[in-house]
Amino acid sequence: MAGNGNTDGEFSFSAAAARDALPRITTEKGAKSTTSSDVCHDDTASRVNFQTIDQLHSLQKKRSAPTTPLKEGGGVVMGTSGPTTPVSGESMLQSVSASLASLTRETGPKVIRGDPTSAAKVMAHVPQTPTSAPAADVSDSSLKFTHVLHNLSPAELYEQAIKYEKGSFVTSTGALATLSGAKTGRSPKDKRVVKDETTASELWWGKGSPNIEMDEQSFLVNRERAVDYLNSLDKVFVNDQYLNWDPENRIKVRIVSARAYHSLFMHNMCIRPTAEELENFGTPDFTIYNAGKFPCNRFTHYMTSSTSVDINLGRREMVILGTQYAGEMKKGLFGVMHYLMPKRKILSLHSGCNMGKEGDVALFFGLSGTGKTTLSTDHNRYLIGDDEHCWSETGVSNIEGGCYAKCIDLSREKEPDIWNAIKFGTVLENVVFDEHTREVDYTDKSVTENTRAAYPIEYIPNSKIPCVGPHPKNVILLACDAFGVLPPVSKLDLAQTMYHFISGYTALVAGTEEGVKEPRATFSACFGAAFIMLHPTKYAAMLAEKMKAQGATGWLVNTGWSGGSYGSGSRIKLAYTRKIIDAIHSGSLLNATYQKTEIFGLEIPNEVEGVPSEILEPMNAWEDKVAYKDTLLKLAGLFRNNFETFTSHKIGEDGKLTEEILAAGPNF
Ligand SMILES: Nc1ncnc2c1ncn2[C@@H]1O[C@H](COP(=O)(O)OP(=O)(O)OP(=O)(O)O)[C@@H](O)[C@H]1O
Ligand SMILES: O=C([O-])CC(=O)C(=O)O
Ligand SMILES: [Ca+2]
Ligand SMILES: [Mn+2]
Repeated sequence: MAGNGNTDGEFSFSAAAARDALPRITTEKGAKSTTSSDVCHDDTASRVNFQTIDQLHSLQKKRSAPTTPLKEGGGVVMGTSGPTTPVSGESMLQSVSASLASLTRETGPKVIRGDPTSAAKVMAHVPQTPTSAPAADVSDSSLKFTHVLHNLSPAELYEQAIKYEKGSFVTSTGALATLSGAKTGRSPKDKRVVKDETTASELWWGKGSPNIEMDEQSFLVNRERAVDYLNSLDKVFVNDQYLNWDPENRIKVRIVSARAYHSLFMHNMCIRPTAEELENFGTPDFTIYNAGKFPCNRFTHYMTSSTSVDINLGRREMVILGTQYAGEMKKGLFGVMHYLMPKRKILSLHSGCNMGKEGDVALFFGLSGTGKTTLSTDHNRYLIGDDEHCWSETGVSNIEGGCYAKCIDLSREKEPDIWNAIKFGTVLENVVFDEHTREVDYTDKSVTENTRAAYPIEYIPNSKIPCVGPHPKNVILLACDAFGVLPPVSKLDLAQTMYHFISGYTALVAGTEEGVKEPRATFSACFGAAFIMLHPTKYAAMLAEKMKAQGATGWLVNTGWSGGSYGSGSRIKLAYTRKIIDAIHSGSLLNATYQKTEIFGLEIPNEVEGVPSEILEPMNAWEDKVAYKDTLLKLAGLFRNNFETFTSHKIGEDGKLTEEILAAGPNF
């Protein structure tokens, strides 16, 4: 119930009553007055545009063109309702209503913008009971009213978050600091994918696959649980947005969530529709029900904890229960793209992407924390995207509309563009700040190591909008090698590129996945096994074909340790890695002289401008050469073990390439 007078509800004073109660002292127009003209000029009376405090407040918020369609009859339902404009675009209402349907509830929630507490009057205008005879299965739940806050603006979402979500604060630079709750990283062990007749044969299942099966019935149980939870709330947030900047392969997504934090996160991370596009949005291609903190029922079949992230490709739906970590939504949709795009002969990539002034495009593959966001955000190049891309017949396109940067130890000097992007509109997850100044301490890991900023891509000054580009010239594989034995940079032939792409090696940096506290060696096929849906060799074959057709060069860049393993050596300076990347972009590295390393057979340059030559051959940087050799052999063994599962697979049509890839691994 609104306690606000500007909806002219029962408790508001009419303007006339207020005037009558306290008669105004008026000066008649044109009256002779000694004080009115020259000496004491009082101009307040003629400028006043309001007669009550409420009206004054209503002036503060200027009415804007709606981002939500205003259709049906006279358009605005409540012309006098002030700044929160209720809307009733019939088709959208029906579509949202269908999204929120459950066994216990089938009413269409009212779509409004802004804060529901100031729109109480609207409710009275909406018939809430069925016009025909009551259905037999009517329940209290079905009679309950839920406000749908549809595509709110960042400012409105800030207000919602600060008012209703504990742990929401505005930082000194204007970002919205939020807490994601108990989960501060993704929960891959709780991810389930519905195995039905189609997906049983199409998807990658079994050892090494991220797709843990569940059946349709269990999915529906979780779906109903999430939808009932969302309907039990006073309000839910609905985002209608797009994925993929390639207009021919754009996917419409709807995200239903309980928190303004989630809505703002997705506002930033997905592509934002224009008002016109939103008006004609229609039915989404894919819908997420994010019940966040509400757990799954552990007695539901297939559940192993109170968290469950479920994808149903047949129904084009995803359900999230028991985790509020927003990255689940982003990466869940990425998984969906890894299914939908290859069907269209488009390769989906866990990579960053940028473009030089000459139009040369580079892809940056790598697992979490290896430097995709950091290195694709480059002051001298156009940013196409930092994490998820498609490579089609015509070139590359970003899947997302925003970036999701790690913030731990973020510094203005080393990463100025990311630093400056943390401003109004940006969601800052799990950071610690001064309680008074609200200045963020990026070195503080009290909440988690995996602190993150989600901002719209246009917050990076040299972002390329629309986020598309021509075919890549360089394909850079990033590995954060905690063993410290991989060279800072090596040039790969096609077979080596494929070998390392399928291996997907890194030392997982703490925090992005639940339960990982220390870096450790890990292999993740296609540098993103957690997100792929098909067998890794399917993506590898497409990459090989595209790289070959475009004559792209592969590179392996170690953004991890040098001079010793984690603990004894140190992480390669970001400034050096940037110099290496510069040399790749400029083409100068292609013309360097190379030598081949033992065991891995990697081509390493003798010189890179701006990088001390002694670190280019990793052995030189180690004091203990025996320890180096032992560690190198140990890592080679891990590579070999990991690749065993792929040795029986053919990659693409070319039997010769498969042979070459198998031979491109470590030799010892
Ligand atoms: N030599 C280096 N090269 C790249 N990054 C480095 C280097 N040294 C330290 N870093 C730090 O490593 C982190 C790399 O994280 P980044 O956000 O770029 O990862 P990412 O690959 O985008 O991961 P995700 O897929 O999880 O978003 C940053 O915090 C960066 O400052
Ligand atoms: O998904 C996340 O939470 C962060 C991310 O980009 C990744 O892990 O690759
Ligand atoms: Ca990133
Ligand atoms: Mn990522």
